[in-house]
Amino acid sequence: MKKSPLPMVQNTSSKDEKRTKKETLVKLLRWHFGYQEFRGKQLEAIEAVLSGRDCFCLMPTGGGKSMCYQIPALAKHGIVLVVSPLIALMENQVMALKEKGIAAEFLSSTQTSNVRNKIHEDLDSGKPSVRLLYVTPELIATPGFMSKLTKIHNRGLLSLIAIDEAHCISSWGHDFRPSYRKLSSLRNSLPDVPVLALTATAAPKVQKDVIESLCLQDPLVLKCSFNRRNIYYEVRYKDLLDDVYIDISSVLKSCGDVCAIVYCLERTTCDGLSAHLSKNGISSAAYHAGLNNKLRSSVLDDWISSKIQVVVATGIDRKDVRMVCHFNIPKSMESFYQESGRAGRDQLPSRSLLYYGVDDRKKMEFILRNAENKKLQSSSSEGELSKKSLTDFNQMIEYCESSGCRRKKILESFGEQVSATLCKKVM
Ligand SMILES: Nc1ncnc2c1ncn2[C@@H]1O[C@H](COP(=O)(O)OP(=O)(O)OP(=O)(O)O)[C@@H](O)[C@H]1O
Repeated sequence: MKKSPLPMVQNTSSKDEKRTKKETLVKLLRWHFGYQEFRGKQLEAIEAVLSGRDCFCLMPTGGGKSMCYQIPALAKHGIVLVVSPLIALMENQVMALKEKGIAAEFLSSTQTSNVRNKIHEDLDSGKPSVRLLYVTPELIATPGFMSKLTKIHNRGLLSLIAIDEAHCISSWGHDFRPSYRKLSSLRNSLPDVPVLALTATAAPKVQKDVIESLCLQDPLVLKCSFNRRNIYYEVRYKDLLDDVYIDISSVLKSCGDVCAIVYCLERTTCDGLSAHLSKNGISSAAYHAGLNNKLRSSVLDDWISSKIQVVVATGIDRKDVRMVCHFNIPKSMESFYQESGRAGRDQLPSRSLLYYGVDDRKKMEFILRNAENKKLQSSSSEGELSKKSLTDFNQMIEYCESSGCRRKKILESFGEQVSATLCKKVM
């Protein structure tokens, strides 16, 4: 259903006008998305970019980062360009926006040339109808697309550049993507378009690196608490269990017919564990890069449509995941936080369960040391990075081995001050 447009926001400064501006933004939120109020720092981020200021926004997984650029796209004339690292993420968001009657498109190599041509025609038309355009960092790096963006900008039609998953730009981030480094060209070619960088990665080094790499100018830095209140964190010790397979099966059964992800270090473990769960009457499937495309997408479809309860995976996402289980220890708190954070993105009570065992610990140490030795031979900066990997892993071991509140451990590892009252059980 197409909705009629609501009033656009003007650049203003007096108090009354500021109130009106806030009211207009809340109206847009209610009208298009059906939510009553902005969450956390959403409004501050939106107001900053609408006033033309750069903004660096750190919000936990499921915090509502996308709203920070979706509302500006509805509040101002022109196009919001969203840079996103994964085609699947872009597809999902564009589909959800289109269902709400919001003109959004993505450009990727997976589209037919017919679809791509139509989007390009719209962009070249001088009066584009698209409000949110999602692209990959690789596309930004092509000279043809950059000159297209410059033309759009010269017509006064580029209102904001949003860099989603901005930690991908930083070699200190857990998910580094070299093509993200090239995004600095955006600031050079389009110096006066505000840039909004968004991430759920809280490490201070990443923050500094992102701000410098994107050449953000006097950005408003917004940082929300990384506490995921609705997730209960637990560690079980593999070496103290009679049979870890029986344990994980009974945990999953006791949760009822809910949606869950189990992360494993290796594909073979995914396959073996999934077979074991299925044998125990839990509908599950393995999902990893070793499967052919057809099988992968049919597993994903079955899981999204709840035909399968559990995916045993190396990387996957859905909003109503009730339980994330790590069958092997992750390599860092950062990875653990990101993956366990896939639970409860709908804010409902959820659970993170990590199985920790000395053999897994040794295996991961071996992998990281091997990587360190290789990188030490190549260059000194890479050597520094791999030393960081071992330090990060030690933090993860501490999380598993220490007693006390796990939530507190997670937040403190991101430099957050935590009061003792925070440590409450949710399930
Ligand atoms: N103000 C709000 N009120 C209620 N729900 C909201 C609000 N803003 C966003 N949401 C909802 O919260 C959920 C998470 O939002 P979103 O996907 O943008 O999170 P995110 O920060 O990008 O998370 P992730 O890092 O995990 O991708 C979505 O279902 C979104 O519609």
